[in-house]
Amino acid sequence: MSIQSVKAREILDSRGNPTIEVEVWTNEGMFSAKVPSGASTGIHEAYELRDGDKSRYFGFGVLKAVCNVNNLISPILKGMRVDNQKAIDDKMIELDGTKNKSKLGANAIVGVSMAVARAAASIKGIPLYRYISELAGNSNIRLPVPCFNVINGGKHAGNRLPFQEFMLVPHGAPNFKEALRYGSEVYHSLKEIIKERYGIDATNVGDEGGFAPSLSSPDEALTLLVDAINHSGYEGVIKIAVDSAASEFWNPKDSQSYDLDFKNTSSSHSINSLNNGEQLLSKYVEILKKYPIAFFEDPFGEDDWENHSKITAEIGMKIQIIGDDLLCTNPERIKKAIAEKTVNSLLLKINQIGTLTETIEAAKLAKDAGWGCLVSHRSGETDDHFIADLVVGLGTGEIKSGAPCRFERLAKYNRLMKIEEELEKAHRANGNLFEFAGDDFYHF
Ligand SMILES: O=C(O)[C@@H](CO)OP(=O)(O)O
Ligand SMILES: [Mg+2]
Repeated sequence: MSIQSVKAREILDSRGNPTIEVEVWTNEGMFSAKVPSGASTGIHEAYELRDGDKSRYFGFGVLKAVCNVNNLISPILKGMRVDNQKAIDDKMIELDGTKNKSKLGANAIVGVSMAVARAAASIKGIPLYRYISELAGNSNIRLPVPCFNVINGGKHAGNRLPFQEFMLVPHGAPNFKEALRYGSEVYHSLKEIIKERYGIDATNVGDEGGFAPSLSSPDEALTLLVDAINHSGYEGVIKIAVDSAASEFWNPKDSQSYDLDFKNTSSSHSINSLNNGEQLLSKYVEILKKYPIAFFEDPFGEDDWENHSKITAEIGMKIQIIGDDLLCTNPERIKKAIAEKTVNSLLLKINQIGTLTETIEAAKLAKDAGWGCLVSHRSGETDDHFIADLVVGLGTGEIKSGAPCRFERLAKYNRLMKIEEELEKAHRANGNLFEFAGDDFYHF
């Protein structure tokens, strides 16, 4: 089970942008992984290395990162055992030598880290989720509640909606398979309602497969979701979640303002769209009063610790306040947020920190603090479904992977259905326990 060589190549992701595929070669076969890529990336994320050579892919190629895998990482990992995840991840971190993995590229490192885990699981003859649960020392194997992003705004869509994601959270489903069915049914009801109210061309979709109708206010989007949930008969069974991705419309220099009309650059830009932190906080409190909200993600900018703490103190006992750009899956930032009670939940993205070992460390910190932990895809994705196994192995109980459509999103949901089937079979055969997180996905 030792590594013979590691190879990478440039492939395209769901947005048609270059990304990396990594192959780990051993004497027992080849194991691969594909790397996702964000659009609304946090400034504190590990560094995604791009070429800057304008003659190829507008300068966004990843050939430098590919070369780093082939010429720098491969030789130092040669001969190491694939089941020594921590040693391999540490070795790459050491070789990189920077704080944000900018020398080798976090995209190069994370691809290797994921492919190595896949190799180890396969050679041991166990599913990847089981191997990850062993690495994390987690005995609570759980199927997650899926959070389906069915209305896209922010940086992911060409409408004026300031908030980036509006999600359906079918917490009241009895199992994962049913949760997926509920989500898909509401998705189709939503399409009909949007068509009826805004016309057929409003049913085009954004980067994560959610509809991107020409709305400008979060209230319009939330009303559509409530109507679609009720129309499908899932009132009380499906909640709604919002990822504001507020760093995208935060201007820390300009008197800490949040511009809810930030995508409108024309003269019709609304002067009423500017909010200070306090005003935006009252908007969230109003939304929580009016709609069945499960969580707010990134309600404020990535370095606005103060307003995050305020919203957590005010409504964090009722719902999850999730830090994505704020925390960047970075153990140092997570520790600070735990100490200062800045948020009460973590968004977990493996490419945001760059290795599986550090991702597991981040998830453990969240768990020990009694936080929620939502495992997440990126807006630029591939058909790799690594995160499906990750969420089951860590047992965090919640995942977001976009809308229940478009294959790069469904790859994860379909893989979760397979895992559920496999676990049910094992349960019938030998009583092995597992559960669907369901209503317990996060309780305060
Ligand atoms: O903000 C987010 O949570 C993600 C994924 O939905 O978006 P991106 O990958 O563009 O950062
Ligand atoms: Mg986010």
